[in-house]
Amino acid sequence: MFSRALKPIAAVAVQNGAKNFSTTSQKNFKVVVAGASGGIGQPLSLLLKQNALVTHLALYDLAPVTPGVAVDLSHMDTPAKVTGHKGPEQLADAIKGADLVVIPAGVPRKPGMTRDDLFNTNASIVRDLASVVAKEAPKAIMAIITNPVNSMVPIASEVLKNAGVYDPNRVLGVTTLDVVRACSFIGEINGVDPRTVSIPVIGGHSGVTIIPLLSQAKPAVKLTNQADIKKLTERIQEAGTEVVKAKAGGGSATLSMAYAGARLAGSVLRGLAGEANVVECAYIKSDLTEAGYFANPVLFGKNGVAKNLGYGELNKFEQELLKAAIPELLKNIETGVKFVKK
Ligand SMILES: NC(=O)c1ccc[n+]([C@@H]2O[C@H](COP(=O)([O-])OP(=O)(O)OC[C@H]3O[C@@H](n4cnc5c(N)ncnc54)[C@H](O)[C@@H]3O)[C@@H](O)[C@H]2O)c1
Ligand SMILES: O=C(O)C[C@H](O)C(=O)O
Repeated sequence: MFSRALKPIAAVAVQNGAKNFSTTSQKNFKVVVAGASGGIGQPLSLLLKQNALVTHLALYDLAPVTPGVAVDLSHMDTPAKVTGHKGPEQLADAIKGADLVVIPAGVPRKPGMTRDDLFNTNASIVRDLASVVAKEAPKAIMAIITNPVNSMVPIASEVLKNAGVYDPNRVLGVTTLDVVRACSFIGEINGVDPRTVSIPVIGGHSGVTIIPLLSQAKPAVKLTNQADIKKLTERIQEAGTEVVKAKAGGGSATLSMAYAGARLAGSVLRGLAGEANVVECAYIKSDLTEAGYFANPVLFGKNGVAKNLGYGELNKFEQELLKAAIPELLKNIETGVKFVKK
């Protein structure tokens, strides 16, 4: 199970945004946010409106406020043109010609729920969005935030396969928030600026499938006691639930997710624009483990994922974490695939 993993090489070193820009061809991208009026969608759109590589930001949602959100953002003095699209009859227009479609559409958790409890509502939302992407922007990169991410990426992939336009390098599950959280918690422990911390978080995006590779953190985590390492690992795995509980029925992480989503989207665009060494963790089609989809550091390029960088050496504790994650990932993936096939 572990032998096919590649070393993450430069992955971790550039994970937090080190720049190494080369001459590029395209620097003007159309980005769609599907679910743009929600708790994640609005701040994510706010951040994307500030990205110089975005020349058209198309906001899509079912909510009546959506055209208003677009007008609001359009008054910001940054170059991106902003358009608002409300309801399924305006979806094709929103998606047409997109380079990147970021999807936070769907319901969030309430206390006591698992991410899997969202499947029944969110599966058809992602399926329907993917089928319009297949038709209107088959070359677009899809970055899926909607939970459960572990099942939503297989759903989108199956839809694109059925439409004959599937490219595994263009469908991503967004796991950036797990990395952001790990960096933030390690920054606290080490007493350093969290932006100077880098760490791969591999596997998937729910509970035991979230595997922070603390042994590969840079700088090294200042924890020597195995019990403390276990505690930190579990805090990262359950950080989403920490937010859900703290919001007490008001939803799940939105602002930190918007920050993480904007970072992932920015990295995808920098790759599309030809920048070298752009690396982030993402949940993608994978043959590194028995799970057909798996998150770890990937290199972004002009066509989406340019290279799967693998996850390097795992210590004994991390090997056990991986062992616990695989059955859960397999189950989540199968649920997604079956949903489209039924
Ligand atoms: N990947 C991650 O790390 C991560 C982090 C946080 C939240 N999430 C997930 O993101 C999703 C959204 O969370 P939120 O807090 O923004 O929820 P929210 O309820 O605040 O917003 C969701 C938005 O989606 C819209 N929507 C619903 N159906 C739609 C459809 N068919 N087409 C377009 N838009 C549609 C709603 O109108 C709403 O505006 C949830 O599933 C949540 O679990 C994922
Ligand atoms: O925890 C959730 O339900 C939302 C998200 O997946 C998160 O990790 O914050």
